[in-house]
Amino acid sequence: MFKKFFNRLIKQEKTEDSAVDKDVESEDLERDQEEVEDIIETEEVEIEEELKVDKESECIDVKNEAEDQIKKQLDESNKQMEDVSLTLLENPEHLDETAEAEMEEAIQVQNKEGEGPLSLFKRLKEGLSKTKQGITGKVDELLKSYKKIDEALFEELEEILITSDIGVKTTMEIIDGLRDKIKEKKVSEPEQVKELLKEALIEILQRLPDAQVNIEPGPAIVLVVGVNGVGKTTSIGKMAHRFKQDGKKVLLAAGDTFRAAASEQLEIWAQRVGVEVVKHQEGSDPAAVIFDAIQAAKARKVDVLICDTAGRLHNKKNLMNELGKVFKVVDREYGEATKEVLLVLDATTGQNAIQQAKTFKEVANITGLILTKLDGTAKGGVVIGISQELTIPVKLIGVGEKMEDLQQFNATDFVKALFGEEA
Ligand SMILES: Nc1nc2c(ncn2[C@@H]2O[C@H](COP(=O)(O)OP(=O)(O)OP(=O)(O)O)[C@@H](O)[C@H]2O)c(=O)[nH]1
Repeated sequence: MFKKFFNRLIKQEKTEDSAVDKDVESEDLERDQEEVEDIIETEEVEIEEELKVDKESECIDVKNEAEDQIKKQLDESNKQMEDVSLTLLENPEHLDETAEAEMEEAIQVQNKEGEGPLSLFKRLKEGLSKTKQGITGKVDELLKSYKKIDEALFEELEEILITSDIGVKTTMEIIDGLRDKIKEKKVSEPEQVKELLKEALIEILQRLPDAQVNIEPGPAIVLVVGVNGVGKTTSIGKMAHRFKQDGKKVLLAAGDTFRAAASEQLEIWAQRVGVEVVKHQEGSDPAAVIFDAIQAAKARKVDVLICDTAGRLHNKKNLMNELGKVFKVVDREYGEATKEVLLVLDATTGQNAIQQAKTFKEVANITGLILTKLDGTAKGGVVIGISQELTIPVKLIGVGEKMEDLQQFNATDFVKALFGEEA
């Protein structure tokens, strides 16, 4: 009995010992677990840190890449701008050296016998239709090569009009109108399309308001803007001649004070035409020249004051600054005058001329266009493209270097000349 009790006691002791052991064991385990957890936590923090650093550097990489791309695009567009500006601008130094020679040459041409309006039209016609690259040559060839009017013909015609600088939007409008007319009039011969095309062009050009240079009621001020070399000075001279012929008292203002010889060139024109010119030193403030010219125009009771302006188009801001100041002076000092702002564009420069017109339209309220050198280009479509895309009427066209070579724009005559027909 005692032995049984003793045995039970020993067993109980053993059980208690093992319980104590177990407690110790579990404490150890807990400690181990805590340690592991600590390690895991530290590693997690480290991994997170690493990930953060990775992400940051990834972000920096992406940012750098994006910045590089933007910079590249900016560089490209700046280069394009520069290219456009370079093609737009005549080299002033070269001009300075050759201006006198050019002027001499121009005067010699002018000294030849004057020509009447019909020969002016002839010159325009010759210019516009002189090569097979002109609209008329291409349209003729196209229509001859088709036996019937189909979709392929329309597509080729569309291409001719677009490549003749008529502009995509206007071309689409012309083609759609042609399709309707062909259906309506039941036209089946490709050759008849030419007549309908002419009608469509005239109709489009006639949509813009009256193309007269607005100088009534007097006094009037005509501000002439445009980049160097497009024919600004020549057009001012020709315009002065025109107005003088109409019995107007004309005064010129040499507002292009930046280009050396620009004032001299204008002065030569003034002498030829027999009008006076207000000029300052080279490099002086153009707005000051215009101010003085306005005072002179008032004092001398001038009917039309024609102002030359600087044609620098380095960037839009410069242009805005230069022209803005001149416009402010005009508005403040000559608010009572009828105002015209004419943009001169060289028709031979095609798409460049459209680009110039867009830039000038953004900085000035252009009221009309003078398209020069139409005697020397087969790309007359630019007249339609510019006037329609910018909704600015073409008021005058230059068809030569002589004093009389400035014509009032007339849509019907122009389209006839474009198609090589008689006026
Ligand atoms: N064939 C032809 N030549 C023209 C016409 N208009 C101007 N020119 C010539 O184009 C050249 C440039 O004309 P300018 O009047 O000097 O041009 P601009 O825009 O005043 O140039 P800057 O004085 O540099 O501002 C000259 O040789 C002119 O004779 C035109 O209608 N037809």
